[in-house]
Amino acid sequence: MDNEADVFYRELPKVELHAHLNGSVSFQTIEKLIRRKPQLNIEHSMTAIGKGQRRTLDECFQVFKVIHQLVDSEEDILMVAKDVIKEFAADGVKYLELRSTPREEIPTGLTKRRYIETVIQAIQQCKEEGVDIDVRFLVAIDRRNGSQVAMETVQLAEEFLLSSDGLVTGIDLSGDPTVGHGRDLLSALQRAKNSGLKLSLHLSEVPSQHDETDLLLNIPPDRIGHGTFLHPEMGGSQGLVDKVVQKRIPLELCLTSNVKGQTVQCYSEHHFKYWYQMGHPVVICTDDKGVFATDLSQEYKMAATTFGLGREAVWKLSQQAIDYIFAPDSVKEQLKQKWSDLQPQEFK
Ligand SMILES: CC(C)=CCNc1ncnc2c1ncn2[C@@H]1O[C@H](COP(=O)(O)O)[C@@H](O)[C@H]1O
Ligand SMILES: [Zn+2]
Repeated sequence: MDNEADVFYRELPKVELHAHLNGSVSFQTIEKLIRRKPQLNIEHSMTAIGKGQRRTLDECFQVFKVIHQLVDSEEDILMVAKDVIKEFAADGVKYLELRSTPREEIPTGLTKRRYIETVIQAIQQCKEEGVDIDVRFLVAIDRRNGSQVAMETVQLAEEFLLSSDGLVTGIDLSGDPTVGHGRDLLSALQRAKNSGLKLSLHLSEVPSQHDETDLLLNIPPDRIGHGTFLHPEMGGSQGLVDKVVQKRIPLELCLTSNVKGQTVQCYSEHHFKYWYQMGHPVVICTDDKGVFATDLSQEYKMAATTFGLGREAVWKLSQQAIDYIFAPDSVKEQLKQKWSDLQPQEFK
């Protein structure tokens, strides 16, 4: 049975800005995929990390490989994207930016272009079905694939920026942070920025990325994913923090992901506290709600209980996220109106 607190967090209108499509696949959808592909012998325990469990970063990235085997055709992507969008909507998310790495799968005839088109189709179908959520798409660059693929991905994203009726808004840089170096991706990212694509970059997700982060902050990105090791106490530096603060670059923070992936010791030591206390823009996000067995309501509740935020502060946190979305100002205005209509009298 849901208690009153859970209802508050679910009904709280929310903005989700950091969600990887294939990391967001729910238990129910994984079951459907396993039934479609019994020959793969994949069990559910291979695709999600349950309560209290932790994995090394490397083990977490193995999980994505398993999910990619299950999601390898247009049909799969359409189903997965529609299910994920509807699940976010059911969790009270009113605006969602989904990100995903376009993949070619020769056995099923999937191309990178069709991959993007299929995600767009899923967004459009949800809209036609009246699902109460505004969804946009960020095309992801997997850092492991190097400079040429990064450049091709940006070119593809540029085409869709012009042809997708505002649905493709930007680029995400993600993938195993221990592989590759941002200097090889700099020109692709700079080109994306110059073409009007917004940039959300995973930065300082692990220690030892100081110089890469310093370099990529010069672009500058429009938002930062994680930023776990930016500040000096975490092996970053005051110089990095100053750059982020001066440019006022919002941070997308994913508490459960960081704890289960073991880049953060425990919830109370999460860097949410550092940036929130500074008054720097932060947005609570899920990262991979399927893999980490969470949802955005739980993430808000966890942040609130761990750091002692009252309901008014939680409301403000979800409302402020509207300012950091990649969609145009007209969409921000619509969302602000929606929040204002839903706002409890006592917070007005
Ligand atoms: C391992 C761990 C703690 C994960 C959370 N942190 C992450 N850091 C970097 N890239 C990620 C993370 N989670 C998901 N991704 C990216 O998203 C992909 C899965 O979604 P998609 O296929 O792009 O639709 C992964 O293959 C990876 O490239
Ligand atoms: Zn991420």
